[in-house]
Amino acid sequence: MIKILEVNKISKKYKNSTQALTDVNFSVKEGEFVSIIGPSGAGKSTLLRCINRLVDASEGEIKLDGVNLLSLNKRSLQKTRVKIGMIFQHYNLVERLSVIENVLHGRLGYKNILTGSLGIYTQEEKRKAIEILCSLGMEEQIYKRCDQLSGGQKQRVGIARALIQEPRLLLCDEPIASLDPNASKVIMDQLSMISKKMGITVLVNLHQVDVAIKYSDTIIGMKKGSVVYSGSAKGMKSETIFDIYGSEASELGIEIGETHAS
Ligand SMILES: Nc1ncnc2c1ncn2[C@@H]1O[C@H](COP(=O)(O)OP(=O)(O)OP(=O)(O)O)[C@@H](O)[C@H]1O
Repeated sequence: MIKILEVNKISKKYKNSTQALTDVNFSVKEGEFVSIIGPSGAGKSTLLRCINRLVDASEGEIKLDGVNLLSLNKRSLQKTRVKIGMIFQHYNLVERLSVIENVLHGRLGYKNILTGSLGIYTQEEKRKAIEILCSLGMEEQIYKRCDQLSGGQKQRVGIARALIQEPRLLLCDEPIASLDPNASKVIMDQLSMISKKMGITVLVNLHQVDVAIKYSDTIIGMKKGSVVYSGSAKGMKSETIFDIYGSEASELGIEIGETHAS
Protein backbone atom coordinates (compact mmCIF):
# COMPACT_ATOMS: atom_id res chain seq x y z
CA MET A 1 0.00 0.00 0.00
CA ILE A 2 1.06 3.57 -0.73
CA LYS A 3 2.49 5.70 2.08
CA ILE A 4 0.35 8.82 2.35
CA LEU A 5 2.05 10.42 5.36
CA GLU A 6 5.69 10.33 6.41
CA VAL A 7 6.80 11.98 9.63
CA ASN A 8 10.59 12.15 9.73
CA LYS A 9 12.65 13.32 12.70
CA ILE A 10 10.06 15.80 13.93
CA SER A 11 10.91 17.83 17.01
CA LYS A 12 9.00 20.71 18.54
CA LYS A 13 10.20 23.12 21.16
CA TYR A 14 7.68 25.78 22.20
CA LYS A 15 8.79 29.37 22.82
CA ASN A 16 8.65 28.77 26.58
CA SER A 17 11.33 26.05 26.04
CA THR A 18 8.96 23.09 26.54
CA GLN A 19 10.29 20.25 24.41
CA ALA A 20 6.93 18.79 23.28
CA LEU A 21 8.26 16.40 20.59
CA THR A 22 11.67 14.77 20.14
CA ASP A 23 12.74 12.93 16.98
CA VAL A 24 9.31 11.55 16.07
CA ASN A 25 9.31 9.12 13.13
CA PHE A 26 6.48 7.09 11.61
CA SER A 27 4.60 6.61 8.37
CA VAL A 28 0.95 5.97 7.57
CA LYS A 29 -0.45 4.01 4.64
CA GLU A 30 -3.38 5.11 2.52
CA GLY A 31 -6.72 4.17 4.12
CA GLU A 32 -5.09 3.14 7.38
CA PHE A 33 -6.77 3.86 10.73
CA VAL A 34 -4.11 4.98 13.18
CA SER A 35 -4.55 5.97 16.82
CA ILE A 36 -2.04 7.99 18.81
CA ILE A 37 -2.20 7.18 22.51
CA GLY A 38 -0.22 8.32 25.52
CA PRO A 39 -0.61 10.11 28.84
CA SER A 40 -1.51 13.75 29.18
CA GLY A 41 1.33 15.95 27.97
CA ALA A 42 2.90 13.21 25.83
CA GLY A 43 2.71 15.46 22.76
CA LYS A 44 -0.26 13.93 20.91
CA SER A 45 -2.03 17.22 20.12
CA THR A 46 1.22 18.95 19.25
CA LEU A 47 1.97 16.17 16.77
CA LEU A 48 -1.41 16.47 15.01
CA ARG A 49 -1.07 20.23 14.96
CA CYS A 50 2.39 19.99 13.42
CA ILE A 51 0.97 17.77 10.66
CA ASN A 52 -1.53 20.39 9.52
CA ARG A 53 0.83 23.22 10.47
CA LEU A 54 -1.39 24.84 13.06
CA VAL A 55 1.89 24.56 14.96
CA ASP A 56 5.25 24.75 13.18
CA ALA A 57 7.66 21.94 13.98
CA SER A 58 11.15 23.07 14.97
CA GLU A 59 12.93 20.32 13.04
CA GLY A 60 12.27 17.48 10.62
CA GLU A 61 9.96 16.90 7.68
CA ILE A 62 6.33 15.89 7.25
CA LYS A 63 5.46 14.56 3.82
CA LEU A 64 1.89 14.26 2.58
CA ASP A 65 1.78 12.40 -0.74
CA GLY A 66 5.53 12.97 -0.98
CA VAL A 67 5.34 16.77 -0.50
CA ASN A 68 7.16 18.18 2.53
CA LEU A 69 4.51 20.32 4.23
CA LEU A 70 7.13 22.21 6.22
CA SER A 71 8.75 23.58 3.06
CA LEU A 72 5.53 25.06 1.61
CA ASN A 73 4.93 28.78 1.39
CA LYS A 74 1.62 30.23 2.60
CA ARG A 75 -0.14 29.88 -0.76
CA SER A 76 0.99 26.32 -1.47
CA LEU A 77 0.15 25.37 2.10
CA GLN A 78 -3.39 26.70 1.69
CA LYS A 79 -3.83 24.49 -1.40
CA THR A 80 -2.41 21.42 0.28
CA ARG A 81 -4.32 21.94 3.52
CA VAL A 82 -7.64 21.17 1.82
CA LYS A 83 -6.39 17.59 1.63
CA ILE A 84 -6.24 17.48 5.44
CA GLY A 85 -9.51 17.49 7.38
CA MET A 86 -9.45 18.20 11.10
CA ILE A 87 -11.89 17.25 13.84
CA PHE A 88 -11.62 18.78 17.30
CA GLN A 89 -12.64 17.73 20.80
CA HIS A 90 -14.77 20.87 21.20
CA TYR A 91 -16.08 20.70 17.61
CA ASN A 92 -15.04 24.28 16.63
CA LEU A 93 -18.44 25.05 15.09
CA VAL A 94 -20.07 28.45 14.69
CA GLU A 95 -22.87 27.73 17.14
CA ARG A 96 -25.29 30.43 15.94
CA LEU A 97 -25.16 29.16 12.36
CA SER A 98 -27.09 26.22 10.96
CA VAL A 99 -25.72 22.75 10.53
CA ILE A 100 -25.50 23.04 6.75
CA GLU A 101 -23.79 26.45 6.95
CA ASN A 102 -21.16 24.96 9.25
CA VAL A 103 -20.64 22.03 6.91
CA LEU A 104 -20.26 24.34 3.91
CA HIS A 105 -17.46 26.14 5.76
CA GLY A 106 -15.44 23.05 4.89
CA ARG A 107 -15.39 24.33 1.29
CA LEU A 108 -13.76 27.66 2.18
CA GLY A 109 -10.31 26.34 1.29
CA TYR A 110 -11.52 26.06 -2.34
CA LYS A 111 -12.89 29.63 -2.54
CA ASN A 112 -11.39 33.00 -3.34
CA ILE A 113 -11.70 35.79 -0.76
CA LEU A 114 -14.88 37.22 -2.31
CA THR A 115 -16.95 34.05 -2.71
CA GLY A 116 -15.65 32.77 0.61
CA SER A 117 -16.45 35.89 2.62
CA LEU A 118 -19.90 36.20 1.01
CA GLY A 119 -20.61 32.57 1.72
CA ILE A 120 -21.39 31.79 -1.92
CA TYR A 121 -21.68 28.06 -2.46
CA THR A 122 -22.72 26.16 -5.58
CA GLN A 123 -25.82 23.98 -5.81
CA GLU A 124 -23.48 21.01 -6.11
CA GLU A 125 -21.74 21.95 -2.85
CA LYS A 126 -25.10 22.27 -1.08
CA ARG A 127 -26.28 18.95 -2.51
CA LYS A 128 -23.06 17.30 -1.36
CA ALA A 129 -23.40 18.80 2.15
CA ILE A 130 -26.90 17.34 2.46
CA GLU A 131 -25.76 13.98 1.11
CA ILE A 132 -22.91 13.78 3.64
CA LEU A 133 -25.16 14.83 6.54
CA CYS A 134 -27.70 12.17 5.56
CA SER A 135 -24.97 9.53 5.39
CA LEU A 136 -24.06 10.46 8.99
CA GLY A 137 -27.69 10.15 10.18
CA MET A 138 -28.18 13.93 10.46
CA GLU A 139 -31.08 14.32 7.99
CA GLU A 140 -33.38 15.84 10.61
CA GLN A 141 -30.81 18.40 11.80
CA ILE A 142 -29.73 19.94 8.49
CA TYR A 143 -31.34 23.38 9.04
CA LYS A 144 -31.14 23.51 12.84
CA ARG A 145 -28.80 25.92 14.60
CA CYS A 146 -25.75 24.15 15.98
CA ASP A 147 -26.41 25.40 19.51
CA GLN A 148 -29.53 23.18 19.53
CA LEU A 149 -27.55 19.97 18.98
CA SER A 150 -26.21 17.34 21.36
CA GLY A 151 -22.45 16.84 21.63
CA GLY A 152 -22.55 13.72 19.46
CA GLN A 153 -24.53 15.56 16.80
CA LYS A 154 -22.10 18.48 16.89
CA GLN A 155 -19.23 16.11 16.36
CA ARG A 156 -21.04 14.62 13.34
CA VAL A 157 -21.29 18.16 11.93
CA GLY A 158 -17.54 18.44 12.49
CA ILE A 159 -17.02 15.21 10.57
CA ALA A 160 -19.30 16.37 7.75
CA ARG A 161 -17.43 19.68 7.53
CA ALA A 162 -14.15 17.77 7.22
CA LEU A 163 -15.56 15.32 4.63
CA ILE A 164 -16.89 18.01 2.31
CA GLN A 165 -13.28 19.15 1.95
CA GLU A 166 -12.68 15.81 0.18
CA PRO A 167 -9.64 15.17 2.36
CA ARG A 168 -6.97 12.54 1.80
CA LEU A 169 -6.18 12.56 5.51
CA LEU A 170 -8.47 13.12 8.49
CA LEU A 171 -6.84 14.29 11.73
CA CYS A 172 -9.01 13.86 14.83
CA ASP A 173 -7.87 15.49 18.05
CA GLU A 174 -9.60 13.63 20.90
CA PRO A 175 -12.91 13.40 18.98
CA ILE A 176 -14.77 11.53 21.74
CA ALA A 177 -13.27 13.10 24.86
CA SER A 178 -16.41 15.19 25.51
CA LEU A 179 -18.95 12.49 24.63
CA ASP A 180 -20.84 9.79 26.53
CA PRO A 181 -20.21 6.13 25.63
CA ASN A 182 -23.15 5.85 23.21
CA ALA A 183 -22.28 8.98 21.29
CA SER A 184 -18.60 7.94 21.35
CA LYS A 185 -19.46 4.63 19.70
CA VAL A 186 -21.44 6.38 16.95
CA ILE A 187 -18.50 8.70 16.22
CA MET A 188 -15.89 5.93 16.28
CA ASP A 189 -18.07 3.74 14.01
CA GLN A 190 -18.37 6.62 11.58
CA LEU A 191 -14.63 7.29 11.59
CA SER A 192 -14.07 3.59 10.96
CA MET A 193 -16.52 3.68 8.04
CA ILE A 194 -14.69 6.71 6.62
CA SER A 195 -11.43 4.77 6.68
CA LYS A 196 -12.70 1.36 5.56
CA LYS A 197 -15.41 2.31 3.04
CA MET A 198 -14.25 5.71 1.79
CA GLY A 199 -10.54 4.88 1.88
CA ILE A 200 -9.68 8.11 3.72
CA THR A 201 -6.71 7.81 6.06
CA VAL A 202 -7.65 8.53 9.68
CA LEU A 203 -5.20 9.63 12.36
CA VAL A 204 -6.81 10.04 15.76
CA ASN A 205 -5.61 11.08 19.23
CA LEU A 206 -7.31 9.05 21.90
CA HIS A 207 -7.17 8.78 25.65
CA GLN A 208 -9.19 5.55 25.64
CA VAL A 209 -6.72 2.73 25.02
CA ASP A 210 -9.45 0.09 24.70
CA VAL A 211 -11.20 2.13 22.01
CA ALA A 212 -7.90 2.66 20.18
CA ILE A 213 -7.18 -1.06 20.15
CA LYS A 214 -10.70 -1.94 19.02
CA TYR A 215 -10.85 0.44 16.04
CA SER A 216 -7.28 0.89 14.84
CA ASP A 217 -5.06 -0.93 12.38
CA THR A 218 -2.00 0.69 13.90
CA ILE A 219 -1.19 2.34 17.21
CA ILE A 220 1.45 4.93 17.92
CA GLY A 221 2.24 5.08 21.62
CA MET A 222 3.81 8.30 22.85
CA LYS A 223 5.53 9.21 26.07
CA LYS A 224 7.24 12.49 26.95
CA GLY A 225 7.33 13.64 23.32
CA SER A 226 8.77 10.43 21.87
CA VAL A 227 7.25 7.45 20.09
CA VAL A 228 7.71 4.37 22.27
CA TYR A 229 5.43 2.00 20.29
CA SER A 230 4.54 1.93 16.63
CA GLY A 231 2.88 -1.22 15.43
CA SER A 232 -0.31 -3.17 14.98
CA ALA A 233 -3.19 -2.69 17.39
CA LYS A 234 -3.48 -6.46 17.69
CA GLY A 235 0.18 -6.66 18.67
CA MET A 236 -0.26 -4.42 21.72
CA LYS A 237 0.65 -6.18 24.93
CA SER A 238 -0.07 -5.23 28.53
CA GLU A 239 3.66 -4.52 29.02
CA THR A 240 3.55 -2.04 26.13
CA ILE A 241 0.63 -0.20 27.73
CA PHE A 242 2.50 -0.19 31.02
CA ASP A 243 5.56 1.17 29.26
CA ILE A 244 3.52 4.01 27.72
CA TYR A 245 1.45 4.93 30.78
CA GLY A 246 3.72 3.85 33.64
CA SER A 247 1.93 3.77 36.98
CA GLU A 248 -1.19 5.31 35.36
CA ALA A 249 -1.70 2.03 33.44
CA SER A 250 -3.37 0.21 36.31
CA GLU A 251 -5.74 3.16 36.84
CA LEU A 252 -6.84 2.75 33.22
CA GLY A 253 -8.10 -0.70 34.23
CA ILE A 254 -7.57 -2.24 30.82
CA GLU A 255 -7.78 -5.98 30.39
CA ILE A 256 -5.87 -6.36 27.18
CA GLY A 257 -7.23 -9.86 26.46
CA GLU A 258 -10.82 -8.62 26.65
CA THR A 259 -10.04 -5.67 24.42
CA HIS A 260 -8.61 -7.89 21.68
CA ALA A 261 -11.60 -10.18 21.90
CA SER A 262 -14.18 -7.41 21.36
N1 LIG B 1 1.19 26.41 23.06
C1 LIG B 1 2.02 25.82 23.92
N2 LIG B 1 3.03 26.50 24.48
C2 LIG B 1 3.89 25.91 25.33
N3 LIG B 1 3.83 24.62 25.69
C3 LIG B 1 2.83 23.88 25.18
C4 LIG B 1 1.87 24.45 24.26
N4 LIG B 1 1.01 23.47 23.90
C5 LIG B 1 1.41 22.36 24.56
N5 LIG B 1 2.48 22.61 25.32
C6 LIG B 1 3.22 21.63 26.15
O1 LIG B 1 3.73 20.63 25.29
C7 LIG B 1 3.64 19.36 25.90
C8 LIG B 1 2.80 18.44 25.04
O2 LIG B 1 1.46 18.92 25.05
P1 LIG B 1 0.30 18.29 24.16
O3 LIG B 1 -0.93 19.10 24.37
O4 LIG B 1 0.80 18.13 22.78
O5 LIG B 1 0.15 16.85 24.83
P2 LIG B 1 -1.04 15.81 24.75
O6 LIG B 1 -0.43 14.47 24.74
O7 LIG B 1 -1.93 16.17 23.61
O8 LIG B 1 -1.79 16.08 26.12
P3 LIG B 1 -3.36 15.91 26.47
O9 LIG B 1 -3.66 14.46 26.30
O10 LIG B 1 -3.45 16.36 27.89
O11 LIG B 1 -4.12 16.79 25.51
C9 LIG B 1 3.07 19.59 27.30
O12 LIG B 1 4.14 19.70 28.20
C10 LIG B 1 2.35 20.91 27.15
O13 LIG B 1 2.30 21.59 28.38
